[in-house]
Amino acid sequence: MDKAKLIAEIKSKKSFLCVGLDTDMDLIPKHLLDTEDPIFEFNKAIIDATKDFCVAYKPNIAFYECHGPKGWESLKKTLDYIPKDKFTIADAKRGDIGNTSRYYAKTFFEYMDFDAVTIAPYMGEDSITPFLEYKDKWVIVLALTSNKGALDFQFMTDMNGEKLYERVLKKTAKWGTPENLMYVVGATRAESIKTVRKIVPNHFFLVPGFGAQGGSLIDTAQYGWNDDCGLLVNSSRGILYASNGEDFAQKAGEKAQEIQKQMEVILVEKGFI
Ligand SMILES: O=c1ccn([C@@H]2O[C@H](COP(=O)(O)O)[C@@H](O)[C@H]2O)c(=O)[nH]1
Repeated sequence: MDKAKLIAEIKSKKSFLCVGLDTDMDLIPKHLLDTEDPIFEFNKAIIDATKDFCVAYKPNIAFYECHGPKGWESLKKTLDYIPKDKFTIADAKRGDIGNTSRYYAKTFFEYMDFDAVTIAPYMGEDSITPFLEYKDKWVIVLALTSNKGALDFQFMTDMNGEKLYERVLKKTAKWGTPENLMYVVGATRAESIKTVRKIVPNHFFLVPGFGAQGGSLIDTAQYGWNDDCGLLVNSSRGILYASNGEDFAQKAGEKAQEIQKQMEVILVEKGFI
């Protein structure tokens, strides 16, 4: 999906919500465990219940590959089931030497037809560029993550006072464009989103950490907004496990709608719709 289409979808759905499909066999309702493919059955119901309120879906690959070939099959069925007007993100956090990265890109952009894949930038340019060779596909670089461990490396400063995440943003922005490169910026880092937006004014951000991790939607929109909206805000557990009973899909839909309504207010206030 290209950027113009993504922006058009945000306007049409009045939402910049990404639903994270972190489908955990230990958390899904027990009655689904007797079905042939519990992960797919769960995802199907979640997608049906949330598709009117979001613009993107983000399966985290860990929750699928831990089940071996069957997990990959559930993932592929899920991807095929997601409506074609949705932006799809493989949250895989890949990146390796160039010739290996080429095969990761093949996995997520050819074998699986995802729109985007998340990449850890630690191995540098040749680990990222093979993904950028695909037309209308996106790389989403981990810039400033939402977790506690982000403090271990990402805020380290060099002798000029530049933080590592700032260096990552400046350097990687030269390898792609706002048409094929996004950044992961955690909602839990509201005070730093402003700095990130200054360094990369035109790129979209994928923002996890909202909901279960306590990040604020209002702060994210205040500091991360750009003229294209520029935000895909993810919630996984907060939506998926709103209930673990027979009504799980209905409750997930209600939660997604509640978030969409908050986003609609922001989009109207910003004059975007
Ligand atoms: O900095 C990061 C990068 C990725 N994630 C992923 O996003 C979701 C968040 O799930 P919630 O249940 O909404 O907390 C999950 O897949 C993480 O692996 C992140 O949280 N932070």
